[in-house]
Amino acid sequence: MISAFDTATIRQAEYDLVAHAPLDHVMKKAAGAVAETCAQLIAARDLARAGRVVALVGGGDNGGDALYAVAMLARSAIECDAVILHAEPHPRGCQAAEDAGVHLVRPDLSRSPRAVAQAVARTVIGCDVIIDGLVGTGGRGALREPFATVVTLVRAGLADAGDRLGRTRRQSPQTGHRPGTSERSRRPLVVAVDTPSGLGGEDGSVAGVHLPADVTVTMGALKPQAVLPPASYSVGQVRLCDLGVTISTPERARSLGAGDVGCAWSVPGPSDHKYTRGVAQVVAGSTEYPFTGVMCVEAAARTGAGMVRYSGPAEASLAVLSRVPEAVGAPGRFQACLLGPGLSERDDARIEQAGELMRTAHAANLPMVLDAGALRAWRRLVSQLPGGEIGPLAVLTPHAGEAAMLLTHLGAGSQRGGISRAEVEAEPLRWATRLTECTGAIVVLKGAATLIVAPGEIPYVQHQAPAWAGTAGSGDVLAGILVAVAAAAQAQSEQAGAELTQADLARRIAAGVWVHGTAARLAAGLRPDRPAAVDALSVQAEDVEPIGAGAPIIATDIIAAVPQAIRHALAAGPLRYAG
Ligand SMILES: NC(=O)C1=CN([C@@H]2O[C@H](COP(=O)(O)OP(=O)(O)OC[C@H]3O[C@@H](n4cnc5c(N)ncnc54)[C@H](OP(=O)(O)O)[C@@H]3O)[C@@H](O)[C@H]2O)[C@@H](O)CC1
Ligand SMILES: Nc1ncnc2c1ncn2[C@@H]1O[C@H](COP(=O)(O)OP(=O)(O)O)[C@@H](O)[C@H]1O
Ligand SMILES: [K+]
Repeated sequence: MISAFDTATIRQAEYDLVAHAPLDHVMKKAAGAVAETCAQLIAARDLARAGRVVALVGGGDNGGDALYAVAMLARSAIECDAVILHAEPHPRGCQAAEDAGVHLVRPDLSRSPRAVAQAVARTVIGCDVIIDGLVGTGGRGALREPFATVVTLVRAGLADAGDRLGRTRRQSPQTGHRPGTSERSRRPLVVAVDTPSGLGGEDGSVAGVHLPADVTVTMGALKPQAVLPPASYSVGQVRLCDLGVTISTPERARSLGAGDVGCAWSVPGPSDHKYTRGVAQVVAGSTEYPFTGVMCVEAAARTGAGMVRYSGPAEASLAVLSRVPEAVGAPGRFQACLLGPGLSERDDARIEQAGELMRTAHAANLPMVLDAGALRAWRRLVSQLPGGEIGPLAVLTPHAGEAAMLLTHLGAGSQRGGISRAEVEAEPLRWATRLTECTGAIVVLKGAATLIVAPGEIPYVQHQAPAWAGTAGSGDVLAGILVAVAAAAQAQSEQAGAELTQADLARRIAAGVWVHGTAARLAAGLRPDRPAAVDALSVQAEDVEPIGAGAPIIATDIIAAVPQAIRHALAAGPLRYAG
């Protein structure tokens, strides 16, 4: 499990640590992790020369970390510059850097932000690694000048370098030259100290310009921006430098890893049979989208449901049964239902069928997954329930556009005209939380990072899916996985004679989201574990996964890889024995 905590909590824990340690002892440890990371990245470039690092240094301890880091690197024969962008940089860090032979560049800070930024850009040209030590946890609000212009210019320079690299690659067929690993990674890499400068929002929101990192070396514990979108899209690979701080307050957000999923997953034992493994009922597909049901049903079956029942129009049923003959068309008992993928609001018969199943599930306190068409038909469906309440075991799976539509419909925003998709994308945690408060349901807000939020619970955020997973039908596959997970959870609770709680269901749903993302990774040819936050000193440079790694996939590829993803989770989970 990866846990992120509020920045103020982490800062307090660090202060307590620093207060009982020798002067700059903790800072040198943090700097050591940054230096180690830079050295690894340079080593991976396979250069004939020693490599060059440029530190961008602000006025606080974040700049102090960067200064000590370049001092360490310079002592191991790496060429280092430190650009001092504050009138009062960390004095002992500066001294250490100077003593180690770091070249201190001091732009005239009385000049215009552009002039200062140009001085920075000149220093950065041709370097291998940029250390971002402008602002860390002491940052307040959007970046001020000259940092904002410096960051803008450095970003533009990095983009240019990327373009030049692209041109070199395109030329290679004529020259017969194939760029090697070192050449492909010629663009300077950005290593953020603690957090990319400019990313301060505790809820993952991003205000103003920031410097995206390839690697973020974070101190003590993960800050919210390391895991919460959209900030988390700019942190690159996160490496945790364990300073030995202890934090006893609840996390801000959590991410399940393979081992957690293995623990949360229901596995059949000798006394199990199809009914105890969970029966999933799927209402999906319409004459407009006859094949949607195929995705949901096959995904649910491959996820391990004991049985999948399917209801849909005749042509859709035929499509489902010819692809998944194991599916059962007859109605009957179920432990969880999925309503909505490919459901047309104009299909009154199907909406009526969904409403009937919803009433059955609601009366029996069974989990139900509401996706796509069921979210669009919210008013018609939910108004039929006693008190108009969907209940705690409902799981809503909107993407940002559907969440905006639902929030607007529920009157959740303060502005006239409702909530837009862009607003949800800018502050997904805020709006997922709002949606969960308005409905009392578990909300799965889908995106590159998918949030799983339940009222009063610590949110889960799962980052496994590669961008290749954003393909038509991928959400239908997810819905199928989730209904199987929910059915298994309910069946297990029934066996144990206990009520399935919302918190337990939310955790299992997060596990289902992990399986979907991991199956997409496997289908795209990526290794199952996305390089994630780990011990700063044990990670290899090649673990940095570039954007666009892997290959295109289609939704059915994800379904095919589901068993392999589950196998991976179970192998990382506990060994289970009978008795
Ligand atoms: N504490 C510890 O025990 C440990 C801390 N450690 C490290 O220290 C970091 C925290 O250091 P910190 O508290 O000095 O704050 P920091 O992030 O350097 O920022 C302050 C500077 O930024 C400036 N500034 C602020 N907002 C700004 C803006 N919007 N735009 C522009 N500038 C802005 C602000 O300027 P001022 O407002 O004062 O003029 C001031 O100069 C932490 O992230 C970690 O790296 C580790 O070594 C482990 C032990
Ligand atoms: N950029 C991305 N990176 C990773 N996963 C993505 C990305 N974009 C979309 N996804 C995932 O793809 C799925 C798309 O679901 P949805 O929008 O409902 O598509 P559909 O309705 O076509 O099935 C979701 O699980 C979402 O999390
Ligand atoms: K920083």
